[in-house]
Amino acid sequence: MNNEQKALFIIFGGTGDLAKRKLYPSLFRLYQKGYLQNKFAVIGTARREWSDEHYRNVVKESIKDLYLSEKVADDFVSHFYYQAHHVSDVEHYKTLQKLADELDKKYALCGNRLFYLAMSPRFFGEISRYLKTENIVTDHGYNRLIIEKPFGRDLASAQILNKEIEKYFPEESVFRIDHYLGKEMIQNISAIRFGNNIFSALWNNRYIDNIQITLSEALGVEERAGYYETAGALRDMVQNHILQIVALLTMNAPISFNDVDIRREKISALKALKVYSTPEEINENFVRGQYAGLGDMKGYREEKDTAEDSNIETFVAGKLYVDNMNFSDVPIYIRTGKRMAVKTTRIDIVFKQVPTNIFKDSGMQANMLTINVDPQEGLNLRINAKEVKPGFHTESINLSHLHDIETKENIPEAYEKLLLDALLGDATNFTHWEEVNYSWRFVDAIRHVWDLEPADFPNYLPGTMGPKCSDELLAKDGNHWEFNPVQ
Ligand SMILES: NC(=O)C1=CN([C@@H]2O[C@H](COP(=O)(O)OP(=O)(O)OC[C@H]3O[C@@H](n4cnc5c(N)ncnc54)[C@H](OP(=O)(O)O)[C@@H]3O)[C@@H](O)[C@H]2O)C=CC1
Ligand SMILES: O=C1O[C@H](COP(=O)(O)O)[C@@H](O)[C@H](O)[C@H]1O
Repeated sequence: MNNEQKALFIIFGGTGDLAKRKLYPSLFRLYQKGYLQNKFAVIGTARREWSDEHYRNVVKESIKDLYLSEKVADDFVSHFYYQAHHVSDVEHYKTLQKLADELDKKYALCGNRLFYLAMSPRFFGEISRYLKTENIVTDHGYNRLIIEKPFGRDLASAQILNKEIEKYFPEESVFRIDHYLGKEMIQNISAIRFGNNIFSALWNNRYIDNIQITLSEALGVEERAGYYETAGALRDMVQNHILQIVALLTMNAPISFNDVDIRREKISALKALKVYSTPEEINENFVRGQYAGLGDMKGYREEKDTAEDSNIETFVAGKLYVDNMNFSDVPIYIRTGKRMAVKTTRIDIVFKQVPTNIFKDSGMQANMLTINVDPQEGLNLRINAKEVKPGFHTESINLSHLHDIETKENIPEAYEKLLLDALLGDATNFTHWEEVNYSWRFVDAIRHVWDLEPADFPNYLPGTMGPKCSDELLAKDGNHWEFNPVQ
């Protein structure tokens, strides 16, 4: 079957970190798999005055671990063109338009264009406008705008940005990237929930006791402190990745598995998020942390480009509720942070205990379904069974499936999957504006209170699972974090 796609990619921020680390390698994998063959071209733009030759060398360097044949790599990079460009200079868009039209003819691209905005969100509105007014969007073929996070820094700024973009690109042409939606096991949530009667029957407040979502990172802020100082963990991870996972876990079954039906259900789930309104409610349900230094490891406040009295959180834990028919009263505990003990993304669904323990056995544990997203990918179901010993005692055993190394190696990287979806026009794994809207509404309430109340930072050491208040949050409810690698 010929899967070849025809398109021109214009990457704004073509010299940047994201382009080099994620976008070029992903485009190369699509080339190796035949989704991109002869009928594609890429224009990279940024302010730096690079030649095509230099740009092609940069792209080739970014894929050096992926190719075996120089010829294949050279053929691939021959499709890349560079255009020095300042986003506010209208003349540059005129040159860009000429180049885009030339390449369209040269490669027979049928007017299909993907505009990837891999740069600061403050430029998104302006770029969208010029793309339209300078006729870089075509009137034949498709025009899709791929936008990186963060989409605004609060609800008000996101609304302004959205209004600006929607003047030039209709919602169905806007592909808001959340790379967690490209992860294999995050996409697997729907298959697990809606493809198995044993789970779909139990996936509600009658059987689920609580849900725990952990996105922990071992690294600190690295080179991105400048951005992080304006964001913090709440905006950087909760507003997007975590709330997207919450939506996938708590939405009602879509009527069919397509982008419109799925996103409709996700929007409803996010709309049903209980928004905390008072400072008391927020302090009762959300806690924050900032990492201290230890040995050679700098504390957050000592990192380059951070303020020495920074009030920015590098850790968040919280309890939230989705007030719909199936999930009201199920606490959903979330946590994320930098410089924690391990890099792990996992979801634990903790089921209620059986109504009576007829075995009078104190060792019975609640059933738990764990969805391992990263670094392991797979599932684990904890059940109780008879212990293989004389007498009758129960023990917890694990039914486990982990993708083997070969399968794991063949799983496409998140950006590769999402770029292919964008090429195919499938918006299922991109965030709809209404999802962004409800996510900010929830996050803004917390941010507002935290911005008014300085925290007692730093309050956790590198290599831990965050500050003590995170454990206390669950202990108040008689619960504990099921995943605890530092016991
Ligand atoms: N890097 C990552 O891992 C992730 C990044 N993101 C998001 O992706 C976007 C890009 O991030 P990242 O690649 O890290 O950022 P970088 O700072 O590395 O890149 C920014 C790019 O924008 C260009 N640029 C800056 N100002 C202008 C201007 N006035 N006119 C034209 N070009 C300009 C820069 O090139 P030049 O200096 O040559 O002009 C550069 O190519 C951001 O929105 C970020 O939040 C999201 C998730 C992860
Ligand atoms: O979006 C972001 O995600 C990364 C973590 O992504 P992962 O795929 O490695 O889990 C995080 O480090 C970064 O701060 C944030 O902007």
